[in-house]
Amino acid sequence: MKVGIDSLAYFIPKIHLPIETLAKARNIEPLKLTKGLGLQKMALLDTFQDVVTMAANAAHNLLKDNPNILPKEIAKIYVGTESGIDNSKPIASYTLGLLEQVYGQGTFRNCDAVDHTFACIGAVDAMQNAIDFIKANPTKKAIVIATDYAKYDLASTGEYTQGAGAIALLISTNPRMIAFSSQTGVATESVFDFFKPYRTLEKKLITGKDTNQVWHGIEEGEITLHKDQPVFEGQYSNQCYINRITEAYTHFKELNNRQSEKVYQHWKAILMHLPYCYQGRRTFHEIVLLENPDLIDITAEDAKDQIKAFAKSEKYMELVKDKIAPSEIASGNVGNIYTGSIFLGLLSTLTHFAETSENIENSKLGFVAYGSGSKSKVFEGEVQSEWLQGMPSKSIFTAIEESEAIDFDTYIALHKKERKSPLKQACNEFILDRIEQEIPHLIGARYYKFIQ
Ligand SMILES: CC(=O)CC(=O)SCCNC(=O)CCNC(=O)[C@H](O)C(C)(C)COP(=O)(O)OP(=O)(O)OC[C@H]1O[C@@H](n2cnc3c(N)ncnc32)[C@H](O)[C@@H]1OP(=O)(O)O
Repeated sequence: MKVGIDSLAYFIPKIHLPIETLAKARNIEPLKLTKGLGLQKMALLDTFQDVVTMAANAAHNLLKDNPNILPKEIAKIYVGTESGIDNSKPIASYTLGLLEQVYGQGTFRNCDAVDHTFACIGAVDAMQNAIDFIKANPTKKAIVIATDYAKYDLASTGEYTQGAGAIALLISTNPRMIAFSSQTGVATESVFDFFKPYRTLEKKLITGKDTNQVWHGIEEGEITLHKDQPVFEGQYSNQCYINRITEAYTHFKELNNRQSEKVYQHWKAILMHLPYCYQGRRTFHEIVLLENPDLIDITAEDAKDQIKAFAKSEKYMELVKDKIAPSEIASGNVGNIYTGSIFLGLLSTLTHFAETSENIENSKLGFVAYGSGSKSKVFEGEVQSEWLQGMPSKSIFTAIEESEAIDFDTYIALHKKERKSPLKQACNEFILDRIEQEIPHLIGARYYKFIQ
């Protein structure tokens, strides 16, 4: 039985900071960001948007593109995120409530809703759990949503890799787009490469405020109580990424009895977690070298230089152009969307092949997922004959073109949550209306509405 992605939709904010504006303000050589890391724009949330509005808008777009699907057919709404806004009420529950504002109260009453969190790989976990469920219940359908706001400290090395967006997938049997069949290679190690610890402080340190009344973005003097931004070590996180993806790739080959094959050569396109545009191309050469040990003498004193030279070689660049570059187009213009990045890469790749009218039916796609903390999963999907019919009605490339640039001061005001008035008018989308601050038993409750 074939199970996988039947349809795919997305939501990205309508504003961005051009990367050259950031480079200038931070005194960074612009070419490092554009040519070295592949960055062009960072998508940013407007004042009325958050991870819930993005999730609900992506799911709503998915349902609008598939008017034949009724809410009662959706058995699961599984969300992957690492930007949770509540330690108890999941984004999936908020999203379900928002969809009911449009489809009617109680229309999703028998739908199971839950969040999955494991840094950037949470949406892959959510998708695989949904696939397992559909295999056991072939007449049902599930919606999987990846929603994240990648926000880093100002002037940190992560600042230029920020971004925001959500991807929604319809999972079913006989999918029109991608069928997943092979076993998944996995590699996990508990490390601290990138994480978001709770930083609730001792009550006695916080004058005049009850720590129970702490929610995102609220600061007391110099003490930040709960930050959206991670604690991370950039170069170490890269090393963890490389270690995990090579281990998971090896495991994938073992599980599928494909040790004698250079598996990646069978992949038409490679979809990797892209925490910034060029992370895939700057790491996948390690897998190529794993498959081609004769290319480098790893016992040589200059082994590191040989690896670096291979990563810049014409031969490797051909592979990048052919198999990885299509996934980078959207990433460079949206930025990191954590759990959604690998699926944004998939959408970018499919949009590219749709625009170039390339026949990719029956092609194999290689998925190389990563989540800090840390886990990688490697698996394969096959493009189905009706894949074009599952694509979003509006091209992601058009949405990127339409996004408006903002200036540096506006970016800073948004980052510090000092800006109160919206930059763009909401239209046909869910917005955050208000966060309750007065009624004691509802403090922190977030209220949303749909704007026509
Ligand atoms: C966070 C997640 O989502 C989970 C993960 O995947 S963890 C793995 C990734 N980690 C992160 O994204 C953490 C946040 N990001 C960071 O800390 C940093 O942005 C980073 C570690 C990703 C990059 O660090 P950095 O110090 O800014 O850049 P650096 O690694 O030196 O690379 C700069 C590149 O630009 C190139 N470059 C520099 N100046 C250049 C110029 N003038 N022209 C062209 N290229 C230039 C450099 O040569 C280098 O490329 P190569 O290594 O391929 O040659």
